[in-house]
Amino acid sequence: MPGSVGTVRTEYATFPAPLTLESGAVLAPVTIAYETYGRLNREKSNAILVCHALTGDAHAAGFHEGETRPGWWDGVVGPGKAFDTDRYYVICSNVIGGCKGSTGPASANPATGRPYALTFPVITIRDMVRAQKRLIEHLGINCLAAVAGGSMGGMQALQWAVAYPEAVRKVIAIATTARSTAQQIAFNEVGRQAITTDPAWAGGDYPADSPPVQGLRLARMIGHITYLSDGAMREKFGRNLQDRESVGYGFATEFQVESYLHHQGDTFTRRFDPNSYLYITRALDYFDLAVDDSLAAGFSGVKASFLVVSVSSDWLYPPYQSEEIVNALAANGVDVQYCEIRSNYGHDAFLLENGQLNYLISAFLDHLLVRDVMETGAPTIVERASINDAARIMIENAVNHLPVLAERGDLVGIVTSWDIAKAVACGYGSLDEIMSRSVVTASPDESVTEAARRMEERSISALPVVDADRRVIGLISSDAISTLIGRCA
Ligand SMILES: CC(=O)SCCNC(=O)CCNC(=O)[C@H](O)C(C)(C)COP(=O)(O)OP(=O)(O)OC[C@H]1O[C@@H](n2cnc3c(N)ncnc32)[C@H](O)[C@@H]1OP(=O)(O)O
Ligand SMILES: N[C@@H](CCO)C(=O)O
Repeated sequence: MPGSVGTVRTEYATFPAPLTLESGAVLAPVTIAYETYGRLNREKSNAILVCHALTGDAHAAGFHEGETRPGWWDGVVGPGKAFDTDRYYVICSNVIGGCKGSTGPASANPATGRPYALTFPVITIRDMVRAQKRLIEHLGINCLAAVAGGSMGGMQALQWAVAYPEAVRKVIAIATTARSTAQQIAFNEVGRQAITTDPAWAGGDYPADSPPVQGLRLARMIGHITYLSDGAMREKFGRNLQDRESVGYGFATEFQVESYLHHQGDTFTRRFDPNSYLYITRALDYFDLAVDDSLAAGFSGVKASFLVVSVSSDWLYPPYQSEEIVNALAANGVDVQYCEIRSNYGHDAFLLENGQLNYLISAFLDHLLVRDVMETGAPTIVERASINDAARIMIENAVNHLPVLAERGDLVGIVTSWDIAKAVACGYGSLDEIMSRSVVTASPDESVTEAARRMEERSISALPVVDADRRVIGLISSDAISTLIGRCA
């Protein structure tokens, strides 16, 4: 039965080293607010980063002490859910430029002791991801099992695959784009104008207790319309009137939809900083993964597998933009799956369609390839080495299997700790006498289930993973498979 991660709290990591931004500006120190759910395994191979959208925060799942509303992606993060915290260590952090604990325009500028306000440097999606990379390293993780997100979260996930191809195995990008369009920039600009033309904005130097609420409220009302579909609005409100029987022939709030938008705008002003809204929407505008106007070129170095999901009624990030991502990835021969979910909710469906999302995401995450779980950098030994050398390497590296390589580097055999014991007992003198020459191997692109079946059939606890030239690129062990596939709880 899917459950909740329970009570959680936000943590903070501060990095004193300067972060050089895409603009060339430098930010220091950088604090990142984050939450984690589940347990990091011994191999540190089960970490998934989930990235929030425009106005989200680090609180993706569970409940903060004393609160009744769960985190923003609680429907898909938790025990038994798509981001199954019985199996994965899920991390969510607030973006830099935000206002939920990470360094942003409302943070104190160390040079003045006053809020940065507009002296805060302009940040990009790439900068947000660079800051997240620091956090991931700080948590001791070299490679993420997956990065996922919707809307701006999806942009960060794509950016991760491009900026750090070796550090992410799977990407889940929902209701998003690889480059902002004129229409998206246009809506962002209207929101920013609403804020900056509010006299209370004061050039960005408003007091913390007197922000430009009217401008921010209006920005959110405009934004919120774009997060819903025409059908969703019709279904929710139709032409219904709010607390009245007939129209009043005036400009008071008469329709339910007006009242709803006012409510959404008002609620937002209690949880968001207007300057952060300016900075983050600017980061959205600048987002463009194309190189020389080619998205295929932009994705040329990626190594991850992708799940791209669009929403049928999303007119802000329409499905054609997801298809562009899919085509650009396919042009690079990248493993990519695409699905358009049927939903009337509009763009915000990525926060609401838990049934479809749980199904799609779990199927994608469960499909593990050998490359997802293999251990790289495992020790090997050359054919002409001695049995003593083999025993020493095994003890020093705490391993029971040593692939044996020819001078050319290709795999010619395997020696196990059992073979060493046999050599001692029977007095064998050379590696050649004890190693197995017919080695059962795995391919990086076969499914883990296949490799595991072969290991079970042959009673073997580890297989060397070889490329087309029989060069050893890793080792897959039954321990690693059971840690990742088996439930830890
Ligand atoms: C994505 C991230 O990374 S995090 C950021 C995501 N979070 C947000 O965007 C928060 C604001 N957005 C929303 O609330 C979004 O609509 C959703 C998608 C998250 C929630 O959608 P739904 O569950 O369908 O909620 P809905 O849009 O109907 O809004 C419900 C609210 O409107 C209020 N409301 C409904 N009808 C009316 C009305 N006629 N007049 C006034 N208020 C109304 C409800 O009372 C409720 O208020 P509350 O949220 O203060 O309790
Ligand atoms: N409603 C969400 C999605 C915006 O893309 C948010 O406010 O972050």
